[in-house]
Amino acid sequence: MEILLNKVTFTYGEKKILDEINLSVRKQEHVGILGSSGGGKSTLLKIIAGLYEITEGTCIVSGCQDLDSIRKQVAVVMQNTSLFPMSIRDNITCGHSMSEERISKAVEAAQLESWIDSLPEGIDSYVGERGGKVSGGQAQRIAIARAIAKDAPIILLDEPTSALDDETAKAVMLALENLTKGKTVVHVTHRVETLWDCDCIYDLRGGKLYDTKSKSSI
Ligand SMILES: Nc1ncnc2c1ncn2[C@@H]1O[C@H](COP(=O)(O)OP(=O)(O)OP(=O)(O)O)[C@@H](O)[C@H]1O
Repeated sequence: MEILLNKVTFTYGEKKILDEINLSVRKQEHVGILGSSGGGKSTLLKIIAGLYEITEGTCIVSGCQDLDSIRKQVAVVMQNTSLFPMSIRDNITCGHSMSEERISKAVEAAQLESWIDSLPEGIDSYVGERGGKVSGGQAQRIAIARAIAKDAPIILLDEPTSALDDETAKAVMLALENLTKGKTVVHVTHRVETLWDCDCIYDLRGGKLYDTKSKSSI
């Protein structure tokens, strides 16, 4: 199993958000997790991303249990990406040294090429404070390019298109398809229609995770 959660419980202070969650995800499997707002979807994703220490249970990601090692195995695309006040290039590489070829491939797969080519300073253009000089769709595609360039085996998605209009969401979906191909994916959302390419879908309710068996049963 690439991701294995065994009786994972998580509390913020006194408030129990996740209650003995079990989840197994095989290599290259695409898993969707549906849930209403405030149900703990983002919290669950952050645990799998190695961002939170769990209260009880075990979380094993690519055979690792320590948070630093887990973080190396995953790439995350969230709902609202906050970009660093740096160039597009630095936002993609996050300061890691990478070949030009690797960066160009990520730019192309994230559907950013024609926009970047139209900028006077190209990939070295500054994105502004908190990404203020780029649109929401461009910011999401930069985040996707960052995830592609990282080339982690596990991709974690948290409503990556929900803040975008339909037209922009379509372009971002193409970029997401390129990102997730051949990878292990966990995608959390409250919209079942965004989980069309998942092998299976779970339902997160009242801190518990339920197997929905098939997409048609939702
Ligand atoms: N850092 C935090 N400290 C305390 N409580 C938090 C924190 N982050 C989230 N919560 C609470 O935990 C619960 C679950 O939040 P979470 O963001 O995981 O839900 P979600 O299902 O992703 O919601 P949404 O779809 O609205 O993003 C909510 O009640 C939220 O208010």
